[in-house]
Amino acid sequence: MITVTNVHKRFGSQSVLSGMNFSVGKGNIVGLLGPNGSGKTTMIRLLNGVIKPEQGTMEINGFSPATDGNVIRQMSGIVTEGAGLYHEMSGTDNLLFFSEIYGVRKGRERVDELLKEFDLYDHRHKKVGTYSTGMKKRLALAKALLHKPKILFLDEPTNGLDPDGIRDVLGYLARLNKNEQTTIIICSHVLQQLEDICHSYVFMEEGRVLAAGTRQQLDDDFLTNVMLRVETGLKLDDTSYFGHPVERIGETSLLFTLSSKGEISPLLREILKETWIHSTIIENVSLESIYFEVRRRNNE
Ligand SMILES: Nc1ncnc2c1ncn2[C@@H]1O[C@H](COP(=O)(O)OP(=O)(O)OP(=O)(O)O)[C@@H](O)[C@H]1O
Repeated sequence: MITVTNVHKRFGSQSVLSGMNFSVGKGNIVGLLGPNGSGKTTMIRLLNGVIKPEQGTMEINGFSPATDGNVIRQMSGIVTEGAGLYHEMSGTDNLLFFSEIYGVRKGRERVDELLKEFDLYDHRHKKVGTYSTGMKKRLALAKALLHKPKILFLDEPTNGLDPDGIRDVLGYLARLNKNEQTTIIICSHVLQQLEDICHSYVFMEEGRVLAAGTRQQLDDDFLTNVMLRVETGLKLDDTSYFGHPVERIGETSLLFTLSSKGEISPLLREILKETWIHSTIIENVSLESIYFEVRRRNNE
């Protein structure tokens, strides 16, 4: 549904994207992840047709952002850092104003619906300049959703939010994706937040894709060692057990190094022949640990 092929973008003499390739399936939530300055915002702006690439092609539902920007913007919503809200106007007036620009039918109904959905209805008459960061973020999301877009581009949607605010926004996005099958591309450099909601990930660095795939694919490709902590009564008299390196990290706590998840069950069965197991946990399965492994290999 969205494909990006060999896209290059430069600003003046600075090359910002140098051969971006990735695709996003319809109805998926994709995390575009990378350090500051890696080109995430630039990629979003290219996809939204606001700027054009020097080289490469992009396709969204059969349209090209470079030539059919207006069509793309009708089918998509975008939330960027600035959000483009009018601080001197109330929440309601901001949304009414944009609903007219977007030609939203039954604009007032839609505005009220979104204000309620984003918990802003009680504050609808206050000037946006007096809103908290969280309220502004939620209003920016509401604005992007006025015309019920099929695709949503979000640039750091949780920046500046407290834990409750982050949970609310991510929860809303997950519901939106589930109920409306909205395709969502989220740029972020906060990996932990995206673990639960993305179907797949694109890891970027310096304007290139270092790795991309679903969590399962990334685990298979980059999780070479599984660090398994086991709470057990097992006595050790060696630095390996059942062929796996192991180290004692507590009175009843052992840390096994396995080469794949497939080795977990046989190991646990072996231990259970001898003694009890109370719990097991894979220590290095966070998205962050995969990200660091991707970057480590790239720098090798
Ligand atoms: N309009 C522009 N003119 C000149 N340089 C730009 C422009 N937009 C972006 N850049 C440069 O392109 C590089 C990538 O910026 P971009 O905002 O795409 O990165 P990012 O991954 O979104 O970073 P961040 O996580 O900090 O938002 C940066 O070095 C930035 O200074």
